[in-house]
Amino acid sequence: MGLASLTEWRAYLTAALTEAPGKSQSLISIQEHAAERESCHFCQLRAFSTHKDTPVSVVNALDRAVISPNFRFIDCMVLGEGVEPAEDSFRSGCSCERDGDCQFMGCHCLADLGDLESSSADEDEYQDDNYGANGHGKGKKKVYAYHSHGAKKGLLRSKMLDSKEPLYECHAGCSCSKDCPNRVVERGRTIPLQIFRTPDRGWGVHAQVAIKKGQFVDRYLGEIITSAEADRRRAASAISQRKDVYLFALDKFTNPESLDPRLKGPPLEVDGEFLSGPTRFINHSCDPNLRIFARVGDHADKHIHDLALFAIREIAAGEELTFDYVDGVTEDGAEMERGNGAHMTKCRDYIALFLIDCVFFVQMDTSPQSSSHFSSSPPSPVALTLRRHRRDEKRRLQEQYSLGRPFPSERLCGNGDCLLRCCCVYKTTGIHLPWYILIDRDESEDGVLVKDILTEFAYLVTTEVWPSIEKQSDVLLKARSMEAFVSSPPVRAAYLDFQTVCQKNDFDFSIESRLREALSSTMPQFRDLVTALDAAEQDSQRTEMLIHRHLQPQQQPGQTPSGRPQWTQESCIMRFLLTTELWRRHGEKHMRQRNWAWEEPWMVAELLSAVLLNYWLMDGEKCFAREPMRSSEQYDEAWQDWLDKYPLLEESGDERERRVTSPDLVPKPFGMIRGLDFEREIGYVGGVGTAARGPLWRDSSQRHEGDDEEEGDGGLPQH
Ligand SMILES: C[S@@+](CC[C@H](N)C(=O)[O-])C[C@H]1O[C@@H](n2cnc3c(N)ncnc32)[C@H](O)[C@@H]1O
Repeated sequence: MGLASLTEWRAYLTAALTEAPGKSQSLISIQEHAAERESCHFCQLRAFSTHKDTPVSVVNALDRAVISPNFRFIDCMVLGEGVEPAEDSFRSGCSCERDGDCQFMGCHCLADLGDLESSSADEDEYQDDNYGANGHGKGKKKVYAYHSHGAKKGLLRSKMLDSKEPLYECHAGCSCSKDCPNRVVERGRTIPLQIFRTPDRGWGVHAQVAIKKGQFVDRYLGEIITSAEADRRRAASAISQRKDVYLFALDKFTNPESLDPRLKGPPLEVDGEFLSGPTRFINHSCDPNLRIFARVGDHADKHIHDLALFAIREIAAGEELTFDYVDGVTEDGAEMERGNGAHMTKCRDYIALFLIDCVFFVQMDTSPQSSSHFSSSPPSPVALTLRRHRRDEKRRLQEQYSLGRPFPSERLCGNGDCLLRCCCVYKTTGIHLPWYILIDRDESEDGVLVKDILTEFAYLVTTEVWPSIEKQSDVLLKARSMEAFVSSPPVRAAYLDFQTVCQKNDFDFSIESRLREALSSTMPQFRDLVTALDAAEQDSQRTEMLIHRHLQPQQQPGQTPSGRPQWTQESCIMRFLLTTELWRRHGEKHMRQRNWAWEEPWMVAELLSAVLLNYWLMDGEKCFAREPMRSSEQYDEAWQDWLDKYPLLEESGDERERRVTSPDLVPKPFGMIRGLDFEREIGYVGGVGTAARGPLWRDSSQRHEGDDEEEGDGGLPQH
C-alpha cells in the first residue's frame, strides 16, 4: 500500500474512517482531518488525478526512514514569486482539423521543426501512414517526435532519444483532440511508480511494470523560481552547494540575443527539493536508463518549459530508474559527447560527491528527528554532529562573504542577468562553475619556491609603481595587498580563461616577445577604457555597455556587417585585463578592495599587464597545476585558502605593525630568493618597467615620472 510512516498510516486510517459509507464525518474533527491530509504524503499522492490507474507508492523494507515531512508531493509545476505564464493574448495553438494533420506544414505547434528527412530508418511508418490523405499529404511533413501508430505508437523516436532537441507538442490551446499523437507528455504519466528505500543512496524509484525504450515516464516537477532566488536558496541551503541536484535550469531556449525578454536569461530554475513529484527521488547514474528532455506546449510558455523523462532503453519491471544529472553538458552549456572522457569524469565526480552526501542524509533520514512531528526523544549525537556540521558550513560561507568573497549571484559587469561566462566568475553552480582551477605548486621547475616568486613579484611591482613610498612598513603592506590580488581566485580564473580563448583561436604566445607586442598594442586602448569607466561610474548602463563591448570578440575592419565577430590577440588580452580590473573595482567599499586603489589609469594598466606577464612566466616555469574543478565545495575551499592566506589587515596601528612584521609577510630581500636572482638571471619584473628597462608600453600621452628610459624587450626566457 505504500504507507512508509506512522504519519501516513494515521492519516490513511483517518481518511478511510471518515470516508467509509455510513460513518459520520464528525468522528474526528474536520480541522484535524485537514491538517493530517496536509502533512500526509499518502494523502497527497492519493489526490493525484492519475492515482486510480497509475498510482505512486512509497515503500521502505530496509529501515525506519520516512520521507521528510518538509517535502510535499505535487502533480503540476508551482510558479514561484515573479514567475508568470504567458498572457492569454500571446497564446496560440494549432487549428489542425484532424489529429493526424498535425504533422503537416500547417501545424503551429511544429513550426520550429525541420521537415521530415526521408532517409531516416526510424521514420518508415510514414510510408504507409494514412494521416493527411485528405489532400494534406501533398504538403511536406514535419518530423514528429513520436511514432504515431503501429507497435511503437506513442514512443519517442530513436533519433530524438539520441539528440538534445526540444519536444514540441500540441496542447490545451489546440483544436486537435487529446488523442492527437503529438500529445504524449501532455497526456501525463501512464506508468505506476514506486519510491523505495535503497541500501546506500537514500530513496530511489522503480516501476513494477516493464518500460519500453522511448516511453514517457514522468515530468520533473517543482517550484519554478527566478535565477536570483535559486542563488539565494543555494547560499542559504542546509545542504549548501549540494542543493544543485534539486535545481534544474529551464535554459533550453535561453539566448542572450532573443527578442523575448523572458528568454534572454538568466533562465528560471525548477526547485524540486521540497515540492515535487516522484521523479525527484530518481538517483543519478553514469549509465542511466532515462533521459530528460525539454518539452514545450504553448510556444508562448517556452520560458517555463517542461522537463520530461523518457526511457532510453528497455527497462525491466522492478529495475531502478536513473538518469544522468550531468547529461553531457559542458560548463559553457555546450554539449559534451556522452561517455567521452570529460563527461565520464564529471559524471563520476558527481557520484564521489554523493558518497560524502549520503553519509549525511542517510543518517539524517533515519535519525528520529526527521519525523520530529511525533518524536519527543532528544536528538541523537549523530544528528547533533550533522546539524553542527551544516551550521558551520553555512557560517563559514557567510564569513567568506563578509571577508571579501563576492556573492555567487553577483556579476563582474554589475548586471545580475548577464550570462556572459567571464562575467559570471563568482557563480558556483551548474554551467558557471569554473571547469578548472589553477593551483600553485610548491616549487617551480628549477626548484624555486612558488610562494617566494609571488611575494617577490608583488614587492617589485609595488616598489616600481610607488617608488615614493618611504616607510618600509607601508611598502610591505602595499606589496602584501598586491600579492593578495594577484593570487586571488578571479585573477586565476581570468588567466585560465585567457589561455582557453588563446587556444581556441590558435594564438601562439609561446614566444614572450609576441605577448609583449600584443600587450603593448592593447595598452593604450585599455588605459583609455579605464579612464572611460571612471568617467561613467554613475551611469550603470553606459558602464555595462563599455564592459561588454570589450569582453567579447569584435567585428574586424573589412568584415561584412553580418560576419561573425572575431577574436584577435589584442581582444583576448583586453578580456584578461578588463576582467581582472573589474574584480579590482568590485565592491570598492569593501576594505579589501580599498587596498587595491591604484589611483591612476596608467598604474592600473601597468600593474595588470605585469600580472598577465607574470602569470605567463610562472606558467612557463611550471609553477602551476591545473586541476579539474570537481564541485562547488572545491571552489569554496579555494576561496577559503585565499582568505586564510591573506587576512584582512586591521586598521589599528599596533595590529598593523604586528602583522606586517610577522616573518611570513616580509618579502625576502630583493634578489635574494634561493636559487634565483630576479634582476640578474631573469631580468624581469612582470610588465612593469624597471629602472634598467623602462616601462612596457608608452605613448606620448601617457608619460609619467621615471619614464625616461628606453623601451626594453627583455631577453626574457622563452617557454
Ligand atoms: C535528487 S536526489 C535523489 C533522491 C535521493 N536518493 C533521496 O533519497 O532523496 C539526489 C541525491 O540522491 C543521492 N544520490 C543520487 N544519485 C546517487 C548515486 N548514484 N550515488 C550516491 N548517491 C546518489 C545524493 O545524495 C543526491 O544528493
